Amino acid sequence: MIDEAAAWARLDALAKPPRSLGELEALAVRLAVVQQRIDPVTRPRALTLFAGDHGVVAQGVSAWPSAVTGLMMATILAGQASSAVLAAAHGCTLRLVDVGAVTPPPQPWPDHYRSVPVAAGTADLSQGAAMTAAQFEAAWTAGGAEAALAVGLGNAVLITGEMGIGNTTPAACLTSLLAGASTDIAVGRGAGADDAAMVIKRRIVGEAVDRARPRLADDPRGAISAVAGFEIVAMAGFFAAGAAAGATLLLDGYVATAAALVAERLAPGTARRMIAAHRSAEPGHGAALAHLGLEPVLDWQMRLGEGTGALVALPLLDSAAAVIRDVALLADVLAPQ
Ligand SMILES: Cc1cc2ncn([C@H]3O[C@H](COP(=O)(O)O)[C@@H](O)[C@H]3O)c2cc1C
Ligand SMILES: O=C(O)c1cccnc1
Repeated sequence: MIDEAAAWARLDALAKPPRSLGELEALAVRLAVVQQRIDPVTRPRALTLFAGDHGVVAQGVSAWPSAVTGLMMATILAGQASSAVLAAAHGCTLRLVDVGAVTPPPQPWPDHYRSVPVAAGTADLSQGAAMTAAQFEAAWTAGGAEAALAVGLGNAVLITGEMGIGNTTPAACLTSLLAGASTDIAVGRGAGADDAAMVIKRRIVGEAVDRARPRLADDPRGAISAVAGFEIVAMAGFFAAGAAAGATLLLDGYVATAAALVAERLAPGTARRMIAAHRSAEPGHGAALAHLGLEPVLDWQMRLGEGTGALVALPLLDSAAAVIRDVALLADVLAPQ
């Protein structure tokens, strides 16, 4: 078994002054422990993006209309979204899966697109449950199938990201419900909500979580379904299946971490296979990561989603893996035979 002590012993035996690579060594330890190997691998790697819309956008919680979800999906498929250019820059494949966009991109669809819509957006979570039990299962299953596909293709590192206007509202609900963050901490500006939208968003999140919380102990799926989104549940299913299949999960920002909270709640132990790439500028992200026992690699004030924070951290993962795997032993350098 590779525990932290074993990984540190290996790093301290390499041809360098002990701990001279600073935080890179801590990342190498995490990678070795997650993968249970002293020679961790970070290739091949895959990004699976899930897209969905949110009925609660009608209440004015986002600075953007739901139609932007579909427009960005088309931009992702054209290779011109932040996620797509960063994935290409770092040798990461990309797939986009529609689990419930209101206006999906027009056909013909490329091979790296999959259309499995659960519904044309969730119901408005401020008025009732965001989704039914059957819809929850459909989204969870779609996510799990994608993780199985990515693992089946031999990917060592899995990233999942999202596109869904309004989705920082369900993410805030889940962070409050599952990580115990107060509404004030959990609600941030997302993609640029102004002060008026923030007032609405805080009220809606507070009320929705108050309604869901009493159900959490006896009916966690029901409580989660009340306040989640299709792309978030799909990401949760992706994490659970990816972890069960032994993949390394590189965790993106606030919305992805809300999905990680769902996965850990329903499939305990999933977070043990996760490496948190960054802490988002969304104020609740730190609380969500702490609840999962994860330390972020970067704190760069990113707040985009689409898997971008994870993609930016990928070269650091490559660096950490290369060091612990390939650097010579100091003993061999000092006493060549
Ligand atoms: C052009 C554009 C591209 C994006 N890519 C990711 N998001 C991110 O912002 C949205 C969540 O923020 P909120 O809850 O405030 O709507 C999601 O679509 C998320 O993926 C984007 C947002 C926009 C506007
Ligand atoms: O951190 C995130 O995942 C995030 C932040 C703002 C908007 N969308 C996503």
